[in-house]
Amino acid sequence: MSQQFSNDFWNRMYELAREAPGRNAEVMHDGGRVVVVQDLDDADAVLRKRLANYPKNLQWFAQVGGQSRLTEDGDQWRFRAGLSQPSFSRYDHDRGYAISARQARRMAGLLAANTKAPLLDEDAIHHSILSIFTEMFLDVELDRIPMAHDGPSRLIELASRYTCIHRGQGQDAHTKEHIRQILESRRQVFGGMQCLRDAGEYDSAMMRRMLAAEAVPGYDFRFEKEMTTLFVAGADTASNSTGWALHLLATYPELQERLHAGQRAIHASLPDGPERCKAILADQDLKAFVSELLRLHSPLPFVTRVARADDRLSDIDVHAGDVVIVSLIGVNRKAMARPDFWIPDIDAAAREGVGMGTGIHSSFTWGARVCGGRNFALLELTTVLSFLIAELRLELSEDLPVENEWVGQMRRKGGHRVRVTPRVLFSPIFDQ
Ligand code: HEM
Repeated sequence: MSQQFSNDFWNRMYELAREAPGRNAEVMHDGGRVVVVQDLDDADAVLRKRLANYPKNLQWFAQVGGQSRLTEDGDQWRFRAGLSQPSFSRYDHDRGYAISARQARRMAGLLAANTKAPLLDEDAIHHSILSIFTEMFLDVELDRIPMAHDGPSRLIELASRYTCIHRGQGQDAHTKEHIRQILESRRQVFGGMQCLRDAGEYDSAMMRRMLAAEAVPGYDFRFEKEMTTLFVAGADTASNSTGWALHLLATYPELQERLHAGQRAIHASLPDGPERCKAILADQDLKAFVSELLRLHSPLPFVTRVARADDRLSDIDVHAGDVVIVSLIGVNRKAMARPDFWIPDIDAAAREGVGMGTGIHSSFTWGARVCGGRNFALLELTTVLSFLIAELRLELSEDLPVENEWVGQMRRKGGHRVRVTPRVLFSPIFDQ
């Protein structure tokens, strides 16, 4: 039976980034060759300069989770990207802040509701972050869509078993139970989304473009498939990043206090609105923290491609058909000169800036397939973290080693052992 890309495989990717960051490697998996790219210039070749030789490697994943702009290449990709990218690129910045701030306040209230709970309530984080996405891009409140908010995440988790499989392999990776779960999950998610077809009730520019696209011959476009992937790309990423951020803050109390002092000063001195938003986004400590967060705990730390033809990278030959994994944590060249690569250091990150080889740059990839929501993600994540840092105190409930789990994104296995309490001195959130 084909061996799936399991957590053991992903743990090996982390080990490579620890043992020899910046250096490429070759691993065998299930009889196939996998080239792991950690050299920044080689990553640039795969992701940008020689993009045509390195298409996505997600056809099995697409069969389960659905074809979308994340899985397709060439004309099929361009067609799909044209439906959502106008909304992701040209959004109202002030509205994006206002929606993110409102949901952040709600999230802070929910997280602090049970001060004894030993596990971070990631469900509450996900609900609030997906609410930002649906309000911002679909003009609809999440709870009006008759579907479990984590339904799309579960479907993608079922598909994630097929993330990197070599072409022509994986046919025997299905089990009857797995297929049953996939079909049931698709039924629930795609069924729940049907309401969005009702243009009288749910009207947004992105939905209008998608519904019209279903009639265009040659693309086999179905909005439910695209939207499922976009829900996960646009919300689970920011939601997982928020969870990892709270874990980092709980793990490094001095860092937490420094960031809290800065955010508290901003929130106390400026009324909520565009001025406060400007101050939050300009805050160098918070910006450096976001960069460190994404460098150490990117929700998508490895992206997968397949080589079309033989190629030569700096120190390794690539053969046609090889799976090529770009390790976005292994390419962060700038931090490699530090005494300890694995500890967040916001002063060092501020000195290193935001260019190639830093966490805030590489975790979204670059080139034509750069994250379509990068600018919005940074606005949203920075705003949400600002409110949570100003309002909450985070402590580790248990100091356990971190184990990662691949569910189409990287999340903390067993959840974050973080206890949340409201800060007593400053709590306007709960008055609003
Ligand atoms: C912390 C938050 C986020 C991170 C770290 C992140 C990271 C990434 C990465 C690494 C990719 C490339 C995947 C690959 O090439 O295989 C990607 C693609 C994408 N992301 Fe994000 N993302 C985030 C948030 C968002 C948000 C908020 C949106 C939408 C509002 C979004 C929309 C997309 C889209 C549409 C693509 C596909 C781009 C294409 O190939 O056409 N992402 N993201």
